[in-house]
Amino acid sequence: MSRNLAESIPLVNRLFALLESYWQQQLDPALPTPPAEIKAIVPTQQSILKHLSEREYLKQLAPKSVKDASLLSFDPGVFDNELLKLKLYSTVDPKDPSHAKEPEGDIVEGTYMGTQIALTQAYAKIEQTFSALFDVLGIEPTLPRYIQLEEQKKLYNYSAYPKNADGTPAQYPPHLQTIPPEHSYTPFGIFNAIGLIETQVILKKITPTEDGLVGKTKEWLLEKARAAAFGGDPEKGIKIQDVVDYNKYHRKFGTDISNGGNIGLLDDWYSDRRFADQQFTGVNPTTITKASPAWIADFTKAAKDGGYNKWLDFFAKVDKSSLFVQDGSYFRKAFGISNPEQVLHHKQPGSDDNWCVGAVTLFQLHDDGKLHPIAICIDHKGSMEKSTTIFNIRMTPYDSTAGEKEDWPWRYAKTASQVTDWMRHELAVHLTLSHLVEESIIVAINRTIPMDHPLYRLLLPHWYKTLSLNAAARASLVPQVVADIVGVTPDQAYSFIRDAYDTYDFVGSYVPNDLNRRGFPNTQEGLSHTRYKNYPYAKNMLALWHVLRNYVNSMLRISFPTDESIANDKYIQDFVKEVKTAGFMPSFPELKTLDALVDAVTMCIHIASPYHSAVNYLQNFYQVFVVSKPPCLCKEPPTTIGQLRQFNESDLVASLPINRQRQWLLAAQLPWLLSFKVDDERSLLNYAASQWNVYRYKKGANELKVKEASQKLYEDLQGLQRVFFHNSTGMDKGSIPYMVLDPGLTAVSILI
Ligand SMILES: CCCCC/C=C\[C@@H](/C=C\CCCCCCCC(=O)O)OO
Ligand SMILES: [Fe+2]
Repeated sequence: MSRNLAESIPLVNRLFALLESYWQQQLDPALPTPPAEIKAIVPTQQSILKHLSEREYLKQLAPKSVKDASLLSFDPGVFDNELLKLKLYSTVDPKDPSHAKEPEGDIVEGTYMGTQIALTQAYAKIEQTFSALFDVLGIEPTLPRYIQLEEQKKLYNYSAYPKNADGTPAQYPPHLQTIPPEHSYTPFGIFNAIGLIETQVILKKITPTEDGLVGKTKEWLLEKARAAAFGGDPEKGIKIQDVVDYNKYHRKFGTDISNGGNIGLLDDWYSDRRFADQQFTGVNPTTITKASPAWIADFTKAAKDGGYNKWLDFFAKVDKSSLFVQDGSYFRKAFGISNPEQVLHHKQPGSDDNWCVGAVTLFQLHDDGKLHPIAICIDHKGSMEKSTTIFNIRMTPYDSTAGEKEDWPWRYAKTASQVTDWMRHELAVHLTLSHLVEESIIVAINRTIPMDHPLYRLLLPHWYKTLSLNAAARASLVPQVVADIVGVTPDQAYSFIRDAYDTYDFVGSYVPNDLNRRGFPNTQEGLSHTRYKNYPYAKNMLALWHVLRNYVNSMLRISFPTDESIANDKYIQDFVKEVKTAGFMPSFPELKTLDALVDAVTMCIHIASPYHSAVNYLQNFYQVFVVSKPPCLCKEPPTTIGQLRQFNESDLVASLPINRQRQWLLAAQLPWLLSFKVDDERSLLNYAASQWNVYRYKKGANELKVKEASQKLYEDLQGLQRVFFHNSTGMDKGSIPYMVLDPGLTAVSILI
């Protein structure tokens, strides 16, 4: 049976009301008050998981009032959410949105924006209903049915690594060979349907031939593309200010935590201050590291060779411990290139020439917390002598900003540094060290640990959607998007991803260890110094680490009271072996004590939740304004300081994808699609709330311990919301707020 949209919506609303009233009935006012914001229940009881058929599972969880209704018979015509979303999409008013401005004040009905927003809200509500319903029906369950370990092992297989069966190098780090049905979500189940359709149209090189839906989309996309790219060329006088003005009035509507804002809206987006701030609160706040004596010596020599005498004096006097670097000098090696002087260049068939650089950027962190860029080696070719290094005219953050806007050589160098960070952030930090490392652990656990094991149960909620999403990244994102917009060949990009995986230090990446190895204090007391007032990422992450670790400790103690119980647990020991060998992660620790186990499990949650959220959900804010952080350079980089010193605005414009429709759209569209704010019910805070709620009725001794641990987790996370607000407002005046790690905004898993 098929139904049209008009028939489906009342039905969906009815279901939604039934579900809602059911959960309301479940709340017993005599018991401790549950957190008001509960939106979903995470059923973690083993009794539900184990040995239940879908139908029995349904009976246990389905709303009482629905049980008798005929609604429970599954009707694909009604419940095909892909179809429904497509139908919703087709109702979008195809009026040209490319000139639409961000609505001021209330949403105006009848406008494109009004329609889009109202539609998105309606869609969100329906999707929520459907995901709850699908969960209950066991069609797209968030929890898999119980499967014996032997069966699990057959379902979860690692891909071959480092070589494929035919001897060719594997493209990606060890990952899941084929996704088991329980973890399989279509792209429509992962992404916002409208955003995904737009992305797919752009991927088709904006030349769809289909009539109807795509045809209508094509019209306004083409217009948008023409406007975004200005249709002109740099020589004909395009100015950066044109792009700035365009950005003001042609933004996509807000779906992220910054409500559609982006860095390009700030008058000083290009300034030293905003450039420096991004190292601490941008989309990649994870790699800035204290400068080694070797780097300080190299930059001192570069100052001498370049005739930067003031900077030479500076190095003679400066407190060396105040110097930090962002180091892209390893790029060529990671790309698999043995010649350190090889130009990093890529031309995708049918596309334009792109260049990449491995820049090294030196900063000084002042005692009042201001970070200041000192010098940039725009592309490290094995040594400073063979590379081009430029020093900032502004020696301190307090120097006049009057000439900043027109300092084109320095602005170009900052752009080169941003290109380096785009690559390192997206391909190493985000895709590999978050998405793919977590996947490898998921595969190893599924191959070695039964579903009713405490470790499996504790980690399962943090795997929601990850496997399907990563499969989409491998099949589509890297070959179809990344390949087109970066300045290295696809093979070099794959090598870069494998390098990030192969050099990963699991234990070294525990939050306190990571801060320590990068030269930052790893206690709140140490971080409370004014020097770190603008680095809330460090403070928030450390606080989250301890809160999560306390929770994991309380949970694991219930089943593993002694170190021996861990050392003797065959499953845990098998898992360690599996992840180290088949998962090719030798830095994974031995787990023989409770402390070691608690650390490693905390790390698995940290990667899936706060770490991924930090590097994912600010993509739109910092990248949608492509000129601020482009994925590649569009003109060959200068090879001497003499050339660089001659750079003017048109050189910078020619180096940016301003004149490239497709690259621009892809580079802006993906960050937008991937920054969709997490649904409330998938936040870390709501996870804690729902877990607490499930256990608050339980009477068994161990269940009470789970209830207490969950309640404490919830209360601690709520406390952190206040602390993080304080950390954000404690930054220098005018700083971009840093709230991405608020537990109500942090996703419980890698789900986008
Ligand atoms: C612009 C580069 C962004 C790199 C992001 C890294 C990780 C990413 C992982 C998965 C995203 C998959 C996107 C697939 C798009 C599919 C389009 C289609 O199906 O046709 O994380 O957020
Ligand atoms: Fe992501």
